[in-house]
Amino acid sequence: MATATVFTFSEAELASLVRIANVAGDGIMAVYGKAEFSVQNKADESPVTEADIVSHNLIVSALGEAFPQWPIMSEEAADISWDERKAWQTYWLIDPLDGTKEFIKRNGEFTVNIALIHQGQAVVGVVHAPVLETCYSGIKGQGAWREHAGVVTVLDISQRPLSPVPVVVGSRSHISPDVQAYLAQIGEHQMQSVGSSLKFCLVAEGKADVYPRLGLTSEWDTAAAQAVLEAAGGLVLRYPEGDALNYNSKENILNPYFIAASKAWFAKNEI
Ligand SMILES: Nc1ncnc2c1ncn2[C@@H]1O[C@H](COP(=O)(O)O)[C@@H](OP(=O)(O)O)[C@H]1O
Ligand SMILES: [Mg+2]
Repeated sequence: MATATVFTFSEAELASLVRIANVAGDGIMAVYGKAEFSVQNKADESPVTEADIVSHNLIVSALGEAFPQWPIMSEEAADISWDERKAWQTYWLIDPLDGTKEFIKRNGEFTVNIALIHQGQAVVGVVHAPVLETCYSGIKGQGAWREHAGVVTVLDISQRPLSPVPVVVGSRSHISPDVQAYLAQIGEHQMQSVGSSLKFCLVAEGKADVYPRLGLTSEWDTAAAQAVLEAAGGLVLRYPEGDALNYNSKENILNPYFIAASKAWFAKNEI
């Protein structure tokens, strides 16, 4: 078992990460703007477009220059043996284009996700939505920010009360029967369907109270946005266990079910 060490990441380093996410976003937008782009199905039947690959290549090359000390795992280069990966203390975990189905539908609800994992925790994250011209970023224990049209807002939901009628965010493309059952349990609520990791960011902004993901995701789908939400004062807990969602603790990269929400949500609702 590794000894826990204090991990520091500066705001200047975060600014450099935000720039990398913006460069990847520009690469994605160049493909988005074309009349047609190529779409292929991966082995698991999930789609991948040329924009996923463009974004992956831009991020990997820029991270390798700016932060050569840490290895990288990306959705588009995930074939790394567990023997090698389990020894990683600190590494980049990226989803170059989360919400590929939304990208193909051209509804703008897709994101570039870059997370730094340290000893199994998502400690730094950037989630950039190029069409929305919005970038969320956070360093756990230091703060979270949202940048839109050059205006930076601090995100802090640590004291935020629940909405009078809870606002729930869920996937636009993957709503499971287990989520339906959870919604039936919580009673009156407003449901908003949104693609990609933007759901965590809406909770981090205080625009939603809870994101129950009782369905499949992979570790790269959640890491960056979990870091942003937790840096903003929210929590991401495994369902139904109630402990923190963590990373790199097993060979399989699928996440367990989880609930992402404000602290006020967990104070009022048992997991
Ligand atoms: N059956 C499944 N197994 C693993 N991951 C799944 C899945 N169904 C959806 N996902 C993940 O959910 C992500 C989309 O999230 P949402 O449904 O909230 O928009 C997808 O990311 P990609 O678009 O990067 O492939 C994909 O990784
Ligand atoms: Mg994804």
